[in-house]
Amino acid sequence: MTANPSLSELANRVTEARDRPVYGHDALITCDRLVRVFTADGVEVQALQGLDLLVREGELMALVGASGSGKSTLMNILAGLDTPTAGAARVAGRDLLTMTARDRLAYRREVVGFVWQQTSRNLLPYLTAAQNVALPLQLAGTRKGRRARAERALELLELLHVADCRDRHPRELSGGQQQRVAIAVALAGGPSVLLADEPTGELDSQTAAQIFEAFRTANETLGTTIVIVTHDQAAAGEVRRTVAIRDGRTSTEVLRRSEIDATTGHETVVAREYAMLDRAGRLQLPADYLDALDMRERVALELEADHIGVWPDDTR
Ligand SMILES: Nc1ncnc2c1ncn2[C@@H]1O[C@H](COP(=O)(O)OP(=O)(O)OP(=O)(O)O)[C@@H](O)[C@H]1O
Repeated sequence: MTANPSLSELANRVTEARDRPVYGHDALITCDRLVRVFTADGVEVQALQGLDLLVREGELMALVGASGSGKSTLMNILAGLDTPTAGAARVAGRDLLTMTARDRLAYRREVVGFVWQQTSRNLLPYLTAAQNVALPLQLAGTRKGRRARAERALELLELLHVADCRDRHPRELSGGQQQRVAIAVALAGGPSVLLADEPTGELDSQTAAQIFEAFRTANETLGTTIVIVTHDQAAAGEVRRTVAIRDGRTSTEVLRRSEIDATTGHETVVAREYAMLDRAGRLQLPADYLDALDMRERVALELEADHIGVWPDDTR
């Protein structure tokens, strides 16, 4: 790039910028500088402070973050239960800011499914497991006939290994069984996206691993895109991509991929942490890195051929 570009260079840049695909054009979920401000007792809380997030179709990913970092706020917006103060949010081509009340209702029925932490919020206590799964099918009206709905409900319960629970009421099921039935309920309407907010919060670690297995099965068999909020670091390790939220913004992400040793044939999962670079070029450096080098207020940058060096301020 030259310091004093000519007129034709400037014109070229404008053309390039115009032809560049818009942010998130190929993503199923796009959050673009998402802001949510709450006002409680005259005090403003900025729960989301310009959050950027892209989730591709068919992904199974986790969101992690400290208490109060904005995870539930984001999930409620993606679920169509809350609206952002500013920014843009699109899911499966629907604009979550401009939807009418009617579109919002259709969105919640057809595009997203949810699994919440409290099992009581997921299942109706007076219906059996099979009836709970058949209900969204009945409401959506896509499967005509009680028998077709009952068959689909049973298929989903079988997929999640809880077919034996079909005639039991939620109170007769263990916490893990309840959550697997809840996943079947959330999948019943054939949503593009399944959102789960702390689905393993009330379960022991072994049962939590089974629930993650159920999410993986749903993702691989039905191709549903799944976003899971979790506090559980071990559970977060069960997915290929974990995005961390800090102070209402996405800060880092861990990507895991399998590597197969050419000689032994053993498969190992290699995890690498990346910092998120927002659209303005802003980077959040991990707090422990900053502490280790006592970096505050400003840093020196150096552009090298294949990396950028970040150095402590040498003028202090
Ligand atoms: N309805 C509300 N009114 C006022 N403040 C709110 C409201 N909902 C959330 N907040 C505030 O917004 C911030 C983010 O909350 P949020 O529930 O999204 O965090 P979280 O990361 O899900 O936390 P946790 O892991 O504890 O559930 C917090 O400071 C919270 O107090």
